[in-house]
Amino acid sequence: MTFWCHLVDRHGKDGRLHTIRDDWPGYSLDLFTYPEHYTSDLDCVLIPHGVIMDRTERMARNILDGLGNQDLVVLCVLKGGYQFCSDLVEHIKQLSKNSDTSLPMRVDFVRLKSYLNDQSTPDLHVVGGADLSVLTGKNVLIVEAVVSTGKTLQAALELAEGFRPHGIRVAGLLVKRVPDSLGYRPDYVGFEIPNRFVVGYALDYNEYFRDLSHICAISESGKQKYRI
Ligand SMILES: O=P(O)(O)OC[C@H]1O[C@H](OP(=O)(O)OP(=O)(O)O)[C@H](O)[C@@H]1O
Ligand code: HPA
Repeated sequence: MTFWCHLVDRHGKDGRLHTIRDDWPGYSLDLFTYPEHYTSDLDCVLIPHGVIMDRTERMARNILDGLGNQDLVVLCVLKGGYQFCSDLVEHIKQLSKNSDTSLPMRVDFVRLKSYLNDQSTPDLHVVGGADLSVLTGKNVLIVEAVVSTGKTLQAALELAEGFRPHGIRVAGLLVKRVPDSLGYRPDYVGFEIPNRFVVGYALDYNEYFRDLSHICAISESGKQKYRI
């Protein structure tokens, strides 16, 4: 089996990093629209929705270029990955429709949960039954919204490997620069971001903020308000 997700590989399959620096203050919230119920829960917009969409389209292009016309099973890591996966799959579909290659693609899901408040916990659950026999012998693209410590990605990789796929690649929209990283770097990375807790575009803080379109940095008062 080919194992494409390298430990401590600084560059993914799509080359250069797309780094948001630690001193980037983000965009003022006033520049964009966002749900009024989150006023004062957010510090700034780190990545506006339109930029996420444009970057996702380019990631789809890079993924397609690396595939040839092999069948693909997309494995979405829920819940945080649902929006990115949906947009990525849509872009892959559109791009393959507009090219000569016809790509048979299936989509499956696994739910992995470990966060409480803004902290990773050792309690990593696979929620629900995960019969992923569809992965056997196939090329698999694991789609994850954010890689922070990398524990969730490691668990997803182990789970997928158990079904003996032909090969695995990983697309991660965000990779966070954290001191406690296991060192996993997806083959396809959207943005490398500072070590701040981000919400929106399906990323949550205790299930809040999934209904926010932009990727934003949560404020301290937002953390306090929704803390469990
Ligand atoms: O790299 P890690 O430190 O493991 O963190 C990344 C994971 O954390 C979040 O999941 P969470 O446990 O919050 O579950 P959710 O996706 O259902 O919100 C996020 O959606 C990633 O899957
Ligand atoms: O910044 C984050 N936001 C949401 N979920 C996460 N899981 C790890 N880091 C994050």
